[in-house]
Amino acid sequence: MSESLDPITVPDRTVEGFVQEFLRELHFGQGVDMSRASTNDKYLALARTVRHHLMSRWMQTLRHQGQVQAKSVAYLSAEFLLGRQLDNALLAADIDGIVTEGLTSLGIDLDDLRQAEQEPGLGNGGLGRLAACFIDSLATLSVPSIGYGIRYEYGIFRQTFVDGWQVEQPDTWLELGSPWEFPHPEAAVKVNFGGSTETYIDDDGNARSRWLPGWSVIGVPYNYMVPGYRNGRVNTLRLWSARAEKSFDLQIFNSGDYADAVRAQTFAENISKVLYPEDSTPQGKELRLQQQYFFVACSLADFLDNVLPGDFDLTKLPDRIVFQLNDTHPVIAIPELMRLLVDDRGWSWEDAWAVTQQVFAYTCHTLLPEALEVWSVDLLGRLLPRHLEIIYRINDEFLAQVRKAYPDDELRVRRMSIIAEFPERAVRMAFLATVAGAKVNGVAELHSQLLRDKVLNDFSAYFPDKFTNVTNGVTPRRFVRMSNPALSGLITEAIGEGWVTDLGRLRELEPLADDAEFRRRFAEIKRGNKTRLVDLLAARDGIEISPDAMLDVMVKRLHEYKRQMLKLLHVITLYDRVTSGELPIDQVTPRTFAFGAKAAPGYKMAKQIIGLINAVGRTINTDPALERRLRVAFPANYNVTLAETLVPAADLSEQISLAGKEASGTGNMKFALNGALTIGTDDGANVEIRQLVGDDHFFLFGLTEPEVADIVDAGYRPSTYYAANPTLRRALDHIAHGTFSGGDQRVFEPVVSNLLHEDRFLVLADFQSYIDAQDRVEKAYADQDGWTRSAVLNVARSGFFSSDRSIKDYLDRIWHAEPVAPPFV
Ligand SMILES: [N-]=[N+]=N[C@]1([C@H](N)O)O[C@H](CO)[C@@H](O)[C@H](O)[C@H]1O
Repeated sequence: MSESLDPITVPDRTVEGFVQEFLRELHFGQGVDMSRASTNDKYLALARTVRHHLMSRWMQTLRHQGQVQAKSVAYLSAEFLLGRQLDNALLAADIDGIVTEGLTSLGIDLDDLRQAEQEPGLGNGGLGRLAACFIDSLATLSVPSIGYGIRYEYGIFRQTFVDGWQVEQPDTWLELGSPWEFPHPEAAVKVNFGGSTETYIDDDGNARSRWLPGWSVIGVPYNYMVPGYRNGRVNTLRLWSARAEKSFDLQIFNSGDYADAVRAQTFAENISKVLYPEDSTPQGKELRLQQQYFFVACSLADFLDNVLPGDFDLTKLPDRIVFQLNDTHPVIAIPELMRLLVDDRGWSWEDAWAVTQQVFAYTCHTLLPEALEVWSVDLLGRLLPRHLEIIYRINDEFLAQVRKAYPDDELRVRRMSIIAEFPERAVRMAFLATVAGAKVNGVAELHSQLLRDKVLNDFSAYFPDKFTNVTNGVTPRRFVRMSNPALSGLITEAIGEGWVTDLGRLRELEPLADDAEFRRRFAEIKRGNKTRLVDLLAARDGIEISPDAMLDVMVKRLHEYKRQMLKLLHVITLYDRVTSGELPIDQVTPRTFAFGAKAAPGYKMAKQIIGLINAVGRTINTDPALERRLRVAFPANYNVTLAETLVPAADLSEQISLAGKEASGTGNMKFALNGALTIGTDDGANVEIRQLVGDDHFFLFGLTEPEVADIVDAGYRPSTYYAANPTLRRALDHIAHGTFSGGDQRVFEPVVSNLLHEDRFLVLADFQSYIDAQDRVEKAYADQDGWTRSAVLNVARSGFFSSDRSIKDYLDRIWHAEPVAPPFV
């Protein structure tokens, strides 16, 4: 059927039009009428109605893309931490006004329906959320692009606290329906695993190798709309779900072995069953490698077979696509493309390698050696024998070149080999990505420098032009416009609404920092956001805090390098100062310490620290001597949705990782953009935040990365800091002596002894500098108007941290692709 016969209708953008559409969806979509509709029925009907307003743009974007065949970006990521979709769709479609009015006319509160949406927690933390911000910016900048990932049946676990201890519950996000996805079983892809390889002579007499797979599964794509901000473009996010080729074996069933009849299905489904809940601590499990290869194989096959026109000349692939590898998780795509070109399409190795080297780019997100994935050759050889062969050949040819460049330097050759020999023979995925990728980037200036100087220094010496930096960013649509409507209103009133897609324009707010009335309204909005948080925490978690206290926030995954323990030692020090009588309670600045943090279920120390934070919180929150001036709030299950209320309410943003450990951080950017001041080390993107907002508006403390390196090289002995600093000693002794555990000295002993005897992330070494910085915070906060002025300047000077700017940097430095004007506006 020709396109002209398939006119794409755009729904009527009026209140009446919306109400009609909504009721139609309720009746014909949900099969209920208003009198019997549940909140979930109404939410699902609303979601589908809102989809209609984006559908025509989506289809025209796809058509247009098919016509222009412009160079595109495929963002390969094992994680996409999308957050709730409803409000983002309302914002992008610019219909939040008519929807609110329409629902009100039906006696429905939009906020009730908002709460019905389950957040798709398809990611662990920063890396997953960055991917979500990036696809939002790609669409808003009108860049032809597609996100490829995994549709986990269960996302990041739901965190609950039992007696203060983390207990994980499965994330049943699909349970009540998933209105934002479109399954396309007809575009399913078969993915092979296992088996062996064999060599043979092809028709031209060349010796070739081919894969004889052992088993296979089917990948079913689920498409999600990725709407640009009111620009007519809707890109696609394609998430793959695994199922068995033969989901049910009737013969086996008829033989009475019912369980066996569905064994294949259960086995296959496991591949996309659940997200691995580790952030920066990969476990190297076989199922994880199956997941990585599964979505990569589906995505490459989909792009080459379904997205590209049938007659596309693949030697021109570099002009048509760049596959951005989000960390090492999708790096198996490199040997997969070689296999598709050499084995399936009969190309020569040289021609295939020439193309492969141009179409991949790799983003590294960490500095922790243990976070750089390696796969044992045993496991790879068993699961993907042909890919291992291809990796061996890539490595052999690479090392031959290295030997040419550095004759008689076998140590360097061994250091640079993609195959590690120790502690076991394993493939270093970051090295494979660096050898094959056209570009390698870090995610903040300091991080990229440390990649060049330390983590990948041999490679930056060998490939000097390959290394670059793209500092992370966050989407201003979700993290300012949507989650902080009051501040957005004030900004738009002051400088117009262009900032939503051109965040650098926040600079125009700078003069208003000196405008008392503007400051008054800014402070009023911050207090309003605090009140919103107070109400949410009371309803959601039964936590009581005051909107009049300073809100000091530390929300991020629980990891020792992020140093939640340093924050806790400050809380305990304040507690000790008051309870010891050193500091009269009425001289204490009312402060709420808000924490949000999930620990990987297998990360014992992280779970201990969560237990300790809750124990300290319980003691402080129930101690009458503190007169509720100090409060600890640790709502469970920190996620994107909670962040959307927490971040706009914050006064102080805790970014206190050990210098040289946090690649970038992105929470730090969200807080600065919402008018919180940062207390932080010179680590990751903190350095660039401080440089832009100014030293007067940032509380810097702690050792720098070079100082850390010197102390560690010289041999760090944490106990000497304990011995030398009575304040530190008192704080640690409180934990050791059971102040927060009813006198039980064993329960948190591992935390204390780790700090005293190992303290890998120099908590004790940075303690005093941190406490001094916190005293500066207290003094600064006493001058509320001065604080507000700094907060305004933080907002005005943080426009750089838009993910739109990051994407422009990727386009200029790595992708060499252009935005394409949307098909229609
Ligand atoms: N994996 N990983 N890496 C991280 C985060 N943990 O997800 O990626 C984030 C996104 O690049 C960074 O901001 C953060 O510093 C880094 O630790």
